[in-house]
Amino acid sequence: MFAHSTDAASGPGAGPEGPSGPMVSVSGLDVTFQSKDRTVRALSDIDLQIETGEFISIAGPSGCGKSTLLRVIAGLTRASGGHVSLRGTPVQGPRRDVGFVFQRAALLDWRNARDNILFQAEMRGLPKAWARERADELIAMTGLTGFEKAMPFELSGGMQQRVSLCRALLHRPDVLLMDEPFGALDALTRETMNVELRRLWEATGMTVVLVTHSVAEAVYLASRSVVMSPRPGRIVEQFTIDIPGPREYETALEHPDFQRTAGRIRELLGSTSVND
Ligand SMILES: Nc1ncnc2c1ncn2[C@@H]1O[C@H](COP(=O)(O)OP(=O)(O)OP(=O)(O)O)[C@@H](O)[C@H]1O
Repeated sequence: MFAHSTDAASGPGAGPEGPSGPMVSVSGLDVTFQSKDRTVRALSDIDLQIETGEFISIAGPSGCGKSTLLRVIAGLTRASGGHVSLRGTPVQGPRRDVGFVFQRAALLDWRNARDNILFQAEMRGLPKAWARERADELIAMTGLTGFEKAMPFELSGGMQQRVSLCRALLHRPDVLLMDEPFGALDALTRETMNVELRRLWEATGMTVVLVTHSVAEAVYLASRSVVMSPRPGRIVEQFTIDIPGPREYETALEHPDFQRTAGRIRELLGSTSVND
């Protein structure tokens, strides 16, 4: 289980105090993919301001551009129009100040859990001693203690995602971007991971943007939930989720705000492509 730790968002790699503006600013964003025989307009006129410490969930029909939005924020996909900035600086290429967790953990088969986490430090040329200390801190926070030397094939799907989360957080990114991170897990493990991620966020106050197909996950985890239209994706509605923390899973799901918001999101999505 993810342990509480108040210093996880601070320390040697953390940025200065906090930006004066939003942590992430997206305005008038358009993304069109052009290939030889096809033009796909993925995103249209997206405006989204994300403050430091917010937990934003993004829900929307399949193919509406959710992953594209995350990739543009990370600088992995170029905007066709509009502006995106992170901590006040324009995103013009891959950003080092984000952490990314994908649906598949994508661990290196030949490295144990700890060495997979440390791979992030090697890629970035971070000081070895600092990285080892940080990795151990994250291993403890995510309940991986005792599994440091386990190889990926020896880890359950949930544990592999914990390793992937540790790897994404190693360099103390300003923003954690998560693209359907629990989509491949069974329902029970997914619920456990939800509870643990929520605790981690409550303890650290990190800024998170999570793409999910699960309405329950979108509402339980987030402080604000963004709903997108079918492609080209636009933001159709946003919900501030006022269920107070710490959120116990069952209590939160029965909370009138949860039920109201989840019901409205389901209505907006109006689609069987949403898991729950
Ligand atoms: N690199 C690319 N080149 C061409 N088209 C792309 C590229 N990346 C995404 N697309 C197209 O852009 C649209 C949006 O894709 P994206 O993966 O962002 O949607 P999504 O909402 O994350 O989908 P899903 O929920 O199914 O994962 C899709 O039609 C997809 O085919």
